[in-house]
Amino acid sequence: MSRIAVMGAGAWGTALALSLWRRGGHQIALWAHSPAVAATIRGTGENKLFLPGFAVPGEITVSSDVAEALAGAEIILSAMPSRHVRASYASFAAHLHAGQILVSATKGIEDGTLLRMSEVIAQVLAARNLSLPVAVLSGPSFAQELAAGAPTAVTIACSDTGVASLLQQEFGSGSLRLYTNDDVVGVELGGALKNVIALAAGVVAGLELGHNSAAALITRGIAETTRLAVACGGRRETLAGLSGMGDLILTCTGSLSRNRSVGIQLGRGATLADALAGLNGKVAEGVSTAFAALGLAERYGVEMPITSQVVAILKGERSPLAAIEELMARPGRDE
Ligand SMILES: NC(=O)c1ccc[n+]([C@@H]2O[C@H](COP(=O)([O-])OP(=O)(O)OC[C@H]3O[C@@H](n4cnc5c(N)ncnc54)[C@H](O)[C@@H]3O)[C@@H](O)[C@H]2O)c1
Ligand SMILES: O=P(O)(O)OC[C@H](O)CO
Repeated sequence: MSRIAVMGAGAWGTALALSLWRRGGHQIALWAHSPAVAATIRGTGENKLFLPGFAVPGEITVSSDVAEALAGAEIILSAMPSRHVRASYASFAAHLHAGQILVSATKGIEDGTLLRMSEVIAQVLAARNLSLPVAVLSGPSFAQELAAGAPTAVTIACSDTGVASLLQQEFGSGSLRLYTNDDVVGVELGGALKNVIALAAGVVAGLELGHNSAAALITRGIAETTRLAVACGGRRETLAGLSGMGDLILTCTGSLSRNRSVGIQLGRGATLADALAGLNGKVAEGVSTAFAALGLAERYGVEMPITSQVVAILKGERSPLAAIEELMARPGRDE
């Protein structure tokens, strides 16, 4: 029996907590940043704001108190939006100790520093003389479908292969299958960068450009995200896996994707502010990741035409249609 603290009670943290609880054999604590969200889950047995329609059983202890959530935890699985990871781990650090395993399920790249989430976490811990293994969980996984128990497969990445194998066993169940990988860079960047391409796929859908355009975007999207991930030290084959092509296909085609839905609104002519307002507080990581990805692309001298056009649209510098026209007018090249 392991005690697992799931830190972050948005849609994804809540779905992961439910999946681990259903698996059995663990004590699960769920931490919400917001006391109001924690109180609602405890009071109604449901995360009405972020994952409505799924009962959260009383056996999952829910709290907004960090010390309470982390008490006795052997595995700490975090799932908050990327912009909150640094501050969240700064508040967790005093309650962490050697022997624990950290797992990041956040998909994003930090603004400004251009660090991956596992790097942000390691940096926060290092400032406090702490060094714990940090694994990454990523792959094609809509929270609502995992919460419903639909068969889902993801990657669990850690440079320590023993830790990845342990997590594969501790998290795996009849509805959640995990594949291990030691390429943390590739897995983490695959999960973050697909959100940018999903915004572009939404734009194509919002403009009603059809299936040819969508397929072209997914295929050329994996080409440019792979170029960047490889330049950053990831492996090409990782980007062909669940946390690369797998998540790209899901997010570019799935109607549950928040990133794709923001892109659809932009394609239909909405402003970014209006498109984001439609999410009612839910996160579309691709918006900030697009800028960070372009920063990394400039650092490593990697060409990312789709990401560049997404940034131009997000800045309001180019209309969605003009962005697609620019992509089509690029000089011919080999595949
Ligand atoms: N929802 C999914 O289907 C899914 C699946 C896989 C990965 N993810 C990833 O998980 C991460 C979390 O996404 P989500 O869907 O659970 O979020 P969400 O859209 O449900 O929103 C969470 C909300 O809680 C707030 N919040 C959460 N933690 C906070 C903190 N520590 N400090 C301040 N505010 C906080 C956020 O501002 C936001 O309003 C993202 O990186 C996302 O890409 C999501
Ligand atoms: O709803 P999205 O666009 O944030 O995507 C959710 C997950 O990352 C899909 O794997």
